[in-house]
Amino acid sequence: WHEIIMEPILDTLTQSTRPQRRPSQRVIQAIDQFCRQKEWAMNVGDEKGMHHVVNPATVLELGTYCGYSTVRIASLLPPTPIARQIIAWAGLQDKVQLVEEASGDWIPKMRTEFGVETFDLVFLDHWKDRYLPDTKLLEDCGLLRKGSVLLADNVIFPGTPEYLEYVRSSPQYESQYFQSHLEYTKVEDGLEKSVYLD
Ligand SMILES: O=c1[nH]cnc2c(O)c(F)c(-c3ccc(F)cc3)c(-c3ccc(F)cc3)c12
Ligand SMILES: [Mg+2]
Repeated sequence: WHEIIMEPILDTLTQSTRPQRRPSQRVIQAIDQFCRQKEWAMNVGDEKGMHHVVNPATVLELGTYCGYSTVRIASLLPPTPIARQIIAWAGLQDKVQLVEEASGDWIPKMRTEFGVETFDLVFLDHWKDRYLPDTKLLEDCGLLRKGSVLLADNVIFPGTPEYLEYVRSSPQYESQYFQSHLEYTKVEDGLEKSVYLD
């Protein structure tokens, strides 16, 4: 019954609005107009609305119905990070899980939160002083397997001496340096590829 009621709401939307690339009230206004003038539907509506909350970041909605309040609430959320928009623009949003938290906090939660067993590849390109502690954390959390590849950027410039010393001296890694240049410059830099031998 619900799907039958909701179909005309979707139809009126696709006929009267375009897909919105930015958060916009146009979809909500169109649904409210349809439900006021054509067919009542059990949306929270524009009078009760969603005016009583400000700047939520993490939201649980129980009962989505046609998505009306989902749209109202989601338009209150902080703007989508540029990285997420670029990943979506490349059509890869279904393959990427973007985590906006400190690596040291999330590596121990990878298995429970995302069901990760082990990583085949870890690309280290964040804060240089986190390369070594995060590598040890990955080892301690059992997130590396025989053959896992660590690929580290900026090992020469700005440079990660402690990390380089570790992966090059540890019997647990087979390490190789690929000399190159700092992106778009003539300054020397390179990538260190380290295979975990377990
Ligand atoms: O921080 C980074 N993470 C990952 N990759 C980086 C990278 O590939 C870089 F080329 C640089 C870089 C190096 C030289 C420079 F002049 C400007 C930026 C940085 C970097 C270093 C120090 C900062 F204060 C800010 C940015 C990074
Ligand atoms: Mg880099």
